[in-house]
Amino acid sequence: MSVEGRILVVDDHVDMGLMLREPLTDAGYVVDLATGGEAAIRMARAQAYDAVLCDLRMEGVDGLDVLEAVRALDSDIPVLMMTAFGGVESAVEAMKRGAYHYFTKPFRLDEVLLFLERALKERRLQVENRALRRAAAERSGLGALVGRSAAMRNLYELIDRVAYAQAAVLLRGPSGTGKELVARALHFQGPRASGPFVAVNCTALPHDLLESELFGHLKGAFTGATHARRGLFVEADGGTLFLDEIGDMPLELQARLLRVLEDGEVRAVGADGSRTVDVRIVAATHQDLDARVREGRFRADLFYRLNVVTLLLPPLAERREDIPLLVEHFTARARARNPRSRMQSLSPEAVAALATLPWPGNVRELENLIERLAVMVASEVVGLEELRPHLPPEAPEVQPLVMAQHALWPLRRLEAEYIAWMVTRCGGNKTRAAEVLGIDVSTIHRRERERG
Ligand SMILES: Nc1ncnc2c1ncn2[C@@H]1O[C@H](COP(=O)(O)OP(=O)(O)OP(=O)(O)O)[C@@H](O)[C@H]1O
Repeated sequence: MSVEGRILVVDDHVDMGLMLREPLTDAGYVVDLATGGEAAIRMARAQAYDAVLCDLRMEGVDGLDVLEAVRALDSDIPVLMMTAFGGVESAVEAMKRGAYHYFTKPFRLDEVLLFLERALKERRLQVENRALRRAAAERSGLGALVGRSAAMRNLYELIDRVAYAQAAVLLRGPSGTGKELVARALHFQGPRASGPFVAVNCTALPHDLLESELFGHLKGAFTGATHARRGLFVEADGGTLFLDEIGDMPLELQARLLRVLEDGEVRAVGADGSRTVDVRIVAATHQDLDARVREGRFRADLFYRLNVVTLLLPPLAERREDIPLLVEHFTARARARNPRSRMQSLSPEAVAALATLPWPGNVRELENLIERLAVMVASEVVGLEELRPHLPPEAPEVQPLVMAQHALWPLRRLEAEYIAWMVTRCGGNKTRAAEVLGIDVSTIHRRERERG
């Protein structure tokens, strides 16, 4: 009996793929065919596969390239190679680079089925293991990401896929969207969970200090270096180094970072020799790194190296449906931190009002607001009237009438009404209304159509 799974079969000869498809489908697998390595990599990026069966020798992007790309996405995906007679050397190379098994052509189908089934069973165990680790990480309060919107669910799935890979990860998204939390989740859900998680903000230190902070220095390496320092790369050995605001890293340090990523070796300031470290890099930025590359302020080679796996964190205004859940989460947290607070919850009207604000500071801004309410408000249930004085000054005025009368409307309807009200308030100028609300003008058009 076979284990169910979705398999990607890669061969630049269509007939070979077709020949494999039937028996694999009969055995209960869902099979996708890719003709050539390039198509395979594109498909693996777009769709999660449970296993990949790949020809080794292909024109252009070959089997080893596919292996590398798939393992960069998720190092647990078993990749089984097929090689022509005489291609054993490259098959051995593939095994060294993490292939699960190789078959020499002509191979027996029952052999392929047997190994595939075994690989998938092992993968299923690994997936279960990850789920256990995630549950443990959440219990310990680490990586506790809140949100059930489609955007967040997509993010969780990507975190799951990427946590086990070795490749560097780039987190992109505006300030306060949870990039550090995601970096922690990647660490604590992956195989490095028992190793160190070290975070550094690249803007927090002047250039030379950042250099010795990251790479370490010998005693006397420069004036004032009265003690040797190991540096954060060495401290993060066996774990993850989170480089926040990587866009602001000085060019000279970017070159050094690239070298560490390429050969896994760091050299302390003032040292002759280097030492090997095993560190996974997770970098984050709220800036447009492509633009910084164009301006010559960020190295293109480092960008490509970091950009292999990129996770995009959506602004809070694009996942407003998570706001009620976040309010609940932060209320519980604020209460725990402020035991004397009387606040128990926010009224539905207050939550509905929060769900319509633009939130330029994203989740952090919402979290700070709830914390402020916990300290300042004296009642158990915070209503609209108590909320209003604490809203950020740039926030558009909340229209209490609409909110109070229609608090039982679905959030989407409420949002549409609020948008319509804001458009009127901006004299019919939708671009301006979109700006004030912190949303795209196309969202206004969409909501208008929905509202009819
Ligand atoms: N999805 C989420 N669930 C729960 N808390 C969140 C979530 N996203 C962000 N937070 C909280 O919001 C605050 C800001 O998050 P974090 O520091 O991870 O953001 P960031 O994107 O790294 O910001 P910056 O770019 O300014 O460094 C943190 O206190 C974090 O706990």
